[in-house]
This record gives sequence, structure tokens and C-alpha cells, in this order.
Amino acid sequence: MTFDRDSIRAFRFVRCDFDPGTGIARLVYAFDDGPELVETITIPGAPFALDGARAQAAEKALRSLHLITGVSYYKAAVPAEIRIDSYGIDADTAALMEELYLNGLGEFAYRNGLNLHGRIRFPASDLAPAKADAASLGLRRHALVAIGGGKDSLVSIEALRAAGIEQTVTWVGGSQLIKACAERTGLPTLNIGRQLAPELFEYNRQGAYNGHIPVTAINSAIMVFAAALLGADQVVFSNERSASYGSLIEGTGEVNHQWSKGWAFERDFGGYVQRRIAADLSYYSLLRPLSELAVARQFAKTDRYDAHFSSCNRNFHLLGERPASRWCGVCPKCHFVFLALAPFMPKPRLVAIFGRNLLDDAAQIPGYDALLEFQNHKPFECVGEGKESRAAMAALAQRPEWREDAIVERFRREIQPQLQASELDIAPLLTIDDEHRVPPALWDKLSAHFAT
Ligand SMILES: CC(=O)N[C@H]1[C@@H](OP(=O)(O)OP(=O)(O)OC[C@H]2O[C@@H](n3ccc(=O)[nH]c3=O)[C@H](O)[C@@H]2O)O[C@H](CO)[C@@H](O)[C@@H]1O[C@H](C)C(=O)N[C@@H](C)C(=O)N[C@@H](CCC(=O)O)C(=O)O
Ligand SMILES: Nc1ncnc2c1ncn2[C@@H]1O[C@H](COP(=O)(O)OP(=O)(O)OP(=O)(O)O)[C@@H](O)[C@H]1O
Repeated sequence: MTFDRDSIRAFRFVRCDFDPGTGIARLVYAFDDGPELVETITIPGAPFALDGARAQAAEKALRSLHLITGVSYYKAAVPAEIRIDSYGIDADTAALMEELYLNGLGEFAYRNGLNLHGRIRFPASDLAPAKADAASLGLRRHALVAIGGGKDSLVSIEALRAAGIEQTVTWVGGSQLIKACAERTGLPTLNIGRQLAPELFEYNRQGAYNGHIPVTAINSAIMVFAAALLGADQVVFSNERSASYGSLIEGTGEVNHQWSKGWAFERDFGGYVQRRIAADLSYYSLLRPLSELAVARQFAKTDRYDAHFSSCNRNFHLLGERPASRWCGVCPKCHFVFLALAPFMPKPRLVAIFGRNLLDDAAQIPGYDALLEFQNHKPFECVGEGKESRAAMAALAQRPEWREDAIVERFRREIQPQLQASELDIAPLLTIDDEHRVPPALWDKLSAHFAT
């Protein structure tokens, strides 16, 4: 099996199918006439018996999953042509996919020196069914809540618990760390299986293009498919408002590593689900109105997960080694989460979570400079905005227990004098925004919960 990315002309969505007897969905792709690349998704709870309307919604959710998950394979060669062999799509669907592939592969394109503008064209077909609003399926009031092992989803889970919403804590893939967090919630759990086509890893070894993909969009599409099968009316993510802002790169503009965690994706995909899959299925992020710092403040309210959670992405590789402890201590996410929690937690508790004090380690100065957007741009990672890092650091600079630690002391001496004091106030960054898709009745219950 040889892979020569430059000779490939077309990426093909070959077919997708779902076996209700086993709960296995098969998503099939190919480059030109090459081997079939088969990704499988396994939804626990089979056999599934679906009536006419639910079966139709599940089929539509399966197709959108097929289209979204294709991004992992398409990126290997980014050929000029995209073909869909076994079904048609309409202009609405094509537009959503073009938006997702272009923006979700923004960091990938930047790092590979590729210009994808005008290149990604999903073929809208005349054979696609006429545009029709999706029906309501009479889904039961139940939330499938995505859990990622980090602080954000745990904040949502506790908020939904406080609001009395029935929930199933749901994750994709085989992470033991996520499993441990999910079990710690004490709530019902659902672990969805996902196996990428193994040929992709071989293609990577042979020089395929590689880089970041919009993994939150993939997890979202998987969970919407699961909700349609299981009859739940809500898919809840925990993407904060800070995720909508990318890194500002000189000469390039904004590149957002976490584009599919941002508002534009949530708005457009959530609208698509209600328009095209099921009118009573809501996809939303419960934390959209909150900044990263506001989420950190919520997380600090309980120590229930201190010994279980980790936001360090090095835990989540499919292949290769994982860090020896839950926090590697040297990556942007470790840096940021330590800093974001510090204003809201007693110092001994925070140091016990990480096993060390990252703010008293001068070797971490370059990492913190990037977070502060000082002589560097925000890292390509899931971290808060530069203004949040600067405000958190300024708050610590006033605290006797933090101000002499190496990184805080250096911030006071070298960076703070160059900044406007008015921009370093933490309070305005903790305000609740009103741009979100949280169902109004739930938001009425939760806005007070999130305000302090
Ligand atoms: C864990 C991680 O950060 N992985 C990124 C890393 O991948 P790496 O090559 O080091 O190892 P693996 O994760 O084991 O993946 C092996 C290859 O598989 C391909 N692949 C994997 C998953 C997938 O859904 N599609 C794929 O095509 C890929 O070719 C891998 O090389 O570097 C990769 C290249 O930059 C990243 O794509 C890997 O990111 C994962 C997809 C991932 O799950 N990352 C999340 C921890 C993550 O970044 N979450 C974001 C959310 C933002 C968003 O939705 O865009 C975040 O926290 O910022
Ligand atoms: N394996 C997964 N399965 C399902 N959802 C996931 C998975 N990994 C991450 N998510 C979800 O994707 C969104 C973004 O993930 P992210 O890593 O930012 O959140 P987190 O793990 O909850 O918190 P943190 O930012 O502290 O890591 C969250 O809603 C999270 O629940």
C-alpha cells in the first residue's frame, strides 16, 4: 500500500451504514480508486429498534457524521476534488461542511503552508431530497453530556445536577482517565467506541499531510447520532466563550486551534441539527456564556474531582506514550489551567493537584510568555485569551503567597509596567455573556448559579 499524496486527484465519501443489531456504524472513504478506509463507531445499547421517523433521523445523523468524520482522511492529501458516491447532499449541507473543513483545518493549513480557500468544494447535488424541515421526534428530556476528563465538562455536569436535569455522562474513545472521571460523577455513563481506519497511520508514515483536525466537531456529530438512536433530546458540550478566539499570527491573521469549540460552529451545527435531523434535538454548549476564568472559578467550588481530572492533552494520544503523571507540567494546557485556577483556589490545594508549583519554575517562562501574548502569540492549544492570562497573573501579583514565585515576580518586574492597569482587572472577565444556545428554561435556572 503506497501513498503518494501529490498524485491523488479525489477524496471519496464511499458509503456509510449502521447495523442496529450490533450498534456499529461503518464510515467508508477512499482516495481515487485506492483501498477503502473504514472508521467504525460503536454505540452501546444494541439492538436498536427504531420507528420510521427515528430511523430517518438516525440516517440523516449518520450521513452528517460520515461527512464530518471524513476530515481526518481528507487532510492526508487535500485533493482538489471531493466526491460523494452513495447519496446526495443539498446546498445547506455542503455549505456547513465547507465552513467546517476550511476553518477546522485552519491551523493544519497554516502549519503546512497550504491555502485551502476556494479549494474545498462539497458537491451539492440535484438528487438531494428537497429542503424540508426536520420533524419533532418526541424525544425524552435527557441530556447526553460530553465528558473530556478536564475541568470544563465537570463544571457542566455539576451545574446540570444542580438544575435537576437527567443526564448520561458520555465519552468517545478508550481513555481510562475520562472513564475514571465519568465514574467519579456517580451518574449513568455511556462510552462510545471509535476506531480510525488503521491505514491512516500508515499514510502518515508515508508522508501524508498531517496536523490538527476539528475533533470537537467529530465528537459532536458522534453524540448527535447517539442521541438520535437513544432518544435523548439534548447533546451538551462544555465549550467556553474564550474558545471562539484564535491566535493572531503576524502576516496571516487569526488562526483558531479550537475552531470547532467556538461559537460559529456551535451556532451553525446546532441550527443544522434542528433543521435537518430532529426539530426537538438541541445541541449546545452549557459554558458558552463563560470565559475560561469564569469556568475555573466554578471548578474551584468543589474538590470532588481534584484527584481524578486532567486537562493535559498529552493524556489523550491514540498512539504513543502518555505522561507519567496526569499533568505533564510543561505544556500550554498545564501552564494555563494552573494559572487560571490559582486566583480561585488555596495555593496548597492547587499545588497538590499538579504535584508542583508551575509558577515558581523559571524554566516555564517562555511558556507563560506565550499565554500572556508577550513577545509571542497565543499557543495553538485550548487555552484562554491573552487578556485572561494577564488578568490572572496581575491578581496573583497582589497576593503575598504568590507574588514572590519566579514567574509572578518576573511578570511584576518586566511585563506589568508595560500594561494598562485598567486592562488587568479580573472582574470584567468573569461576567456572563448572552450569546448561547442553552435552552431558555435551563438558563433561567443556571444563570444565578454561574454568576458567583
Ligand atoms: C492527543 C493529541 O493532542 N493529539 C494531537 C496530536 O496527535 P498525535 O499525532 O501526537 O497522536 P494521536 O492523538 O495519537 O493521533 C495519531 C494520529 O491520528 C490522526 N487522528 C487522530 C484523531 C482524529 O480524530 N483524527 C486524526 O486524523 C492524526 O493524524 C494523528 O497524527 O497531533 C495531531 C496533529 O496535530 C492532532 O490532530 C491530535 O489531536 C487529536 C485529534 C485530539 O484528539 N486532540 C484533542 C486533545 C484536542 O486537540 N482538542 C482540542 C479541541 C479543539 C478542536 O476541536 O479543534 C483542544 O483541546 O484544543
Ligand atoms: N473523548 C471525548 N468524548 C466526548 N467529548 C469529549 C471528549 N474529549 C473532549 N470532549 C468534549 O469536548 C469539549 C472540549 O474539550 P476540552 O478538552 O476543552 O474540555 P474538558 O476536557 O472538559 O476541559 P479542559 O478544557 O479542562 O480540558 C468538552 O465539551 C469536552 O467534554
